[in-house]
Amino acid sequence: MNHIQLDITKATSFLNEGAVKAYESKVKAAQKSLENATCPGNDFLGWLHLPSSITPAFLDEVQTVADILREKCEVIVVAGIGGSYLGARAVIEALGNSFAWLVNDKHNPAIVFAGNNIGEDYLFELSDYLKDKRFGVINISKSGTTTETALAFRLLKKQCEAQLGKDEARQVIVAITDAKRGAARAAADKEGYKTFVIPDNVGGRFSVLTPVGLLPIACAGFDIQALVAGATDMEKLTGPEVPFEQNIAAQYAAVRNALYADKGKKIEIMVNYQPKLHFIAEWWKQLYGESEGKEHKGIFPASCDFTTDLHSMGQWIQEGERSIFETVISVEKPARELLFPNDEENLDGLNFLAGKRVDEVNKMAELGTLLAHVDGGVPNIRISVPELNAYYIGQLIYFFEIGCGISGNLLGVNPFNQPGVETYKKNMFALLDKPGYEVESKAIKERLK
Ligand SMILES: O=P(O)(O)OC[C@H]1O[C@](O)(CO)[C@@H](O)[C@@H]1O
Repeated sequence: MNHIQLDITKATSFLNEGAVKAYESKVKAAQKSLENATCPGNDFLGWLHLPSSITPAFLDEVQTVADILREKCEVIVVAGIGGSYLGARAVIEALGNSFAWLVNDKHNPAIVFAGNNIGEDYLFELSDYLKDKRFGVINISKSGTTTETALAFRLLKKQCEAQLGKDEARQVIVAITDAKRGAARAAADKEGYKTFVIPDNVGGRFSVLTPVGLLPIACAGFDIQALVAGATDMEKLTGPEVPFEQNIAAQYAAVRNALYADKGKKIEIMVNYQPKLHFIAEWWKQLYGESEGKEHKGIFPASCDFTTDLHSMGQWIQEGERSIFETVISVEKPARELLFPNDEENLDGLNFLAGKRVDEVNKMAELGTLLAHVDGGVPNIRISVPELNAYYIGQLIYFFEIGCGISGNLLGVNPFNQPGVETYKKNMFALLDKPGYEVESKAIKERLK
């Protein structure tokens, strides 16, 4: 089977000899603790063998619901935040036309996102856009209580009911949430919405291969079977029985931990050369940031879109503090072909590029940047993806998930909780006088006097 490749040679050159190999036994132990569910956070390991456990019947069920929404709606609003948002958006943008919302091909509904911010203008403008549209809503929240999502959903539900009537609205609202708990579950049961369950043992940031990601991706018209097939193949390619040297997820986890622990490389910049991959990096940032950033430890996950950001962040990367390394996602073959034309006048002096594919220029920019940044002291990890299709994106997703599970264990944290994100919520609820927060409200207001 053809698969994504990992090249760490431009990172190991910054490490002492044998530094990656030195992680072999620790990586094996980490993998064993994941397999045997003896690691910290072992009640959140449902993602580990999720791809291979997805049945064709389940994918059919998701596809059937997607087809109903696709038929009834010209716009589908996906409401969710964090892990209940980023995976779907990452895959949809990676696979879609960069101008999908302008092209409006009439075959596929426009997919728009909400519930991932509290911008009043954003929500007003969304509501305004939806005024004359046949729209449906996929409300995604594992806890069912996340403020950003709940707030957006209340607005969307009311608008949908006002435009369609309660009965019709019920046909185009789907909830993806916990089996029993939370306000989203209560509302879905009361209103009779179609629902999908987010398994208890799959945390939000590992949930893209549950209906959380699969339903919006199917609604957008992409092949969820191929996505899951790619993830399933990567599950095999990165299993605990695969030798350390051949296991790309084990190598990735080991090399990033070696760079962090041995060489003080505290920031990993996820780089792409295809704007479509912007949200893959956003998804990856949550995956690694929420998993590893705790106990005052963890690599800070950052991202750049190249060549765009070479003209803004390039200076810092080339010559700023040497605390960074780069992980580049390189797509071998673009889906489309565009040749650079000859121009008789050659006023722009670009005839030396005539007849070349645009991608050839991009690849030389990539190679030139790799050499420049390595010369400048930036270790480089390269992930090469044969093509941007659902199958390879599925591989990439599982590669990063298992890499994260291993890496968090190597770091010595529980990669599957996120206690730190509660602090801002508590303050916000106290400031908003949420019932049940009376003591916190009093205390925070005292502080602000
Ligand atoms: O699906 P939920 O429960 O709305 O949570 C959304 C996101 O919020 C967080 O819980 C952080 O607050 C993330 O871990 C999660 O992905």
